[in-house]
Amino acid sequence: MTDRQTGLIVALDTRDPTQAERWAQAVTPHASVIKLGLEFAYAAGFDAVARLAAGRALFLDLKLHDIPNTVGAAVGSLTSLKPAMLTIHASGGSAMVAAASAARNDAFDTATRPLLLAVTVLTSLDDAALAETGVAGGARAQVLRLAELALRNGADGLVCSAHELEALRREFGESPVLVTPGIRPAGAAAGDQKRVMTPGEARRAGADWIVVGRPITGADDPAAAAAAIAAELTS
Ligand SMILES: O=C(O)c1cc(=O)[nH]c(=O)n1[C@@H]1O[C@H](COP(=O)(O)O)[C@@H](O)[C@H]1O
Repeated sequence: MTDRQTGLIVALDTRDPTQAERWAQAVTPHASVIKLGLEFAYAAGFDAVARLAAGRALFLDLKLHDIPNTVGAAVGSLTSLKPAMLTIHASGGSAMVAAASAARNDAFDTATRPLLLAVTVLTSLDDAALAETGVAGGARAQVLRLAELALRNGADGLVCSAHELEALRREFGESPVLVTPGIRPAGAAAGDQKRVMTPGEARRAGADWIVVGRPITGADDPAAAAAAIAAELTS
């Protein structure tokens, strides 16, 4: 059991800026960060991302994964959005993570520098699905391997499932920012998520942040759903 403060990030996964704004307002008292990702950015565009992010802390989840030069340049292209957090895929390799980190350090002022988070193994993959990609040995071993690579090359934190949190804390201590999607309140549908845990379990296992989308945005009352999850994080 830790005395860690675990924050709630709400994933506003929609193509519709009006819907995203409605959800953002509903969850504002309970979530300190909103996450906008590929669905929203591709459909609504980056001007809409900027409008929604104004006055809010933004987790810009673009999961960059390309050659180092391209990823570095892409990170440098995101300054006007003033994100608080950015994602890249750790599986892009050491040089790619290092390029992202260098570009983040060069392009952003110290005061507005976003956290660079490296996605390890997607929470939608179980060991069998991961093995299909050629990675044997299971998700936990691969998360630890990619975590070492990412942290050594300048990432501030990791996106992982809550199942790997205790192993990551044992290996890398308290300083990496650990962000866990694949969170489901007890009884909620897992959907396409495979490595899931409840908000309370993730907090106790060492999460700094949990990411929750559909259990909030798909609820009849998103504000109440967010409030219940926030309460579980502090109980
Ligand atoms: O980087 C992420 O945020 C992410 C990584 C990961 O391994 N798994 C994962 O689900 N996510 C994101 O977290 C959110 C989870 O949404 P729900 O499954 O609806 O709660 C989605 O926006 C995903 O894109």
